[in-house]
Amino acid sequence: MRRVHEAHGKCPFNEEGNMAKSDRRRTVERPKGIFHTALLKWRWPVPLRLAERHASLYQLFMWVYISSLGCHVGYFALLSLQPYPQPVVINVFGTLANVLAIVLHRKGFLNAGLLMLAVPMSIKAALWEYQLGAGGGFEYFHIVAVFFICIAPMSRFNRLVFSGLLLLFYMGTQYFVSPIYFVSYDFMSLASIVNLVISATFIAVVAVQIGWEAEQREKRYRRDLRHDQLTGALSRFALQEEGARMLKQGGLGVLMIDVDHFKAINDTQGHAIGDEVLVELTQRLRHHLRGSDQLCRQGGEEFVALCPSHDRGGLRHAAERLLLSINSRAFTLSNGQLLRVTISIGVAQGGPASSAASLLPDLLHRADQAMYSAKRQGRNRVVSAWNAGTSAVSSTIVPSASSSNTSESDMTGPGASALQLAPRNSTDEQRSAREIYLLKR
Ligand SMILES: Nc1nc2c(ncn2[C@@H]2O[C@H](COP(=O)(O)OP(=O)(O)OP(=O)(O)O)[C@@H](O)[C@H]2O)c(=O)[nH]1
Repeated sequence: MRRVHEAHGKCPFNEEGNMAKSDRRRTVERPKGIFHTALLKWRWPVPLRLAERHASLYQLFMWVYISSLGCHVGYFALLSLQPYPQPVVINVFGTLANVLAIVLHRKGFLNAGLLMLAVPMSIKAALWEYQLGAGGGFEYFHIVAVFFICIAPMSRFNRLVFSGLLLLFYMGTQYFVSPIYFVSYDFMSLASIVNLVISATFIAVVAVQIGWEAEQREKRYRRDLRHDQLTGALSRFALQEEGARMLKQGGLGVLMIDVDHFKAINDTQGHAIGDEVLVELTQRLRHHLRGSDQLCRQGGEEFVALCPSHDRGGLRHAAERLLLSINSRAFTLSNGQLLRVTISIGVAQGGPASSAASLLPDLLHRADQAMYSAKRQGRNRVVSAWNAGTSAVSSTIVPSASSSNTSESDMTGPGASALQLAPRNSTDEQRSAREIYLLKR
């Protein structure tokens, strides 16, 4: 917008704040001029962005490549039966260029690949006409296919000009026919049929391959969508899917887990260490969940454990077990320090429900309220909100840490919530990260 404004030296907006129609037209990204397009360094003929955007076009290119390879190979096989060496040599080069084009295409050099396909094809078609006096039908088919894909993103005018050039090329090759070698009509007919079969077989093979690749890609996308990249826990998207599925099957316990004073870890240790803590936290939580439970990362330092269960007592114990798994043993950081981390957990339970549309958000909301209640009460504890429609706290548990480590058990409890940092093997130098956190504020 600014560019238009500067270029025309006047404000493109009228008094009502609307842009004049002519200016609106100017702001639309227009394809560059024809000479710019034609002379575009190695990138000519510019289909890169188009192919990147559209996977289907990418596949279309691949089809053209493979069918043209079939065409090369087919002619090579047939012409080698003839006594003329030149067409055979041309085909060998054509085949090699085509293989190189496929390799380039698969490596992501789409334009270079296309160029490697189209240029030898055009040369071959022209020589075909010149030497054999036979219409290079297959070559033209591929040239035209590549050509039309390439000019698709251009303006209407440019498309017209380039189509005209292609027509001139074709007419030129027809006009300058002066056959050197003579191939019988029967032979060329047979050659065409064999070529068609070979090309069709190549296309069929590639179609299967492309289908398989698309399936794998789809699986990869889905896996990425369902998993958090940092921790490997299920994503927020998967949380909805899994929650709905579990609720249909029976009762569901929702444990909302939030790391206490996580910001202080980031602020004092850096984000990389914060990430490390999240990863180890996930591993510990997973280790202490049952096989049928699912751990999801809701966002930031907030996790949700979905536990299929009707048993409220059991859920409370599960939450307590998770709490202890985190606060009873310090985290060993990559910078050599030991870090005490605590979490707060809110628990809710409900279901089964045929439709999870309303119950799941309600369970998540109640668990969230309970978790915030745990935060308000001093953190490092479990709070449950069993009754629907209320965020009333029905029970609070503050577990004690493992008695085997006295320095660690000192840290737990309501008075010593949040984090504690300690240099390795030094209990004297222990320092509460919460203190650091409070100082920083
Ligand atoms: N390292 C790291 N930090 C994150 C990530 N996602 C969110 N955070 C940080 O997590 C911190 C969350 O801070 P707060 O929401 O204030 O929560 P808190 O410090 O844990 O405080 P309480 O929850 O009240 O105990 C913010 O500083 C975020 O920048 C992440 O993927 N990696």
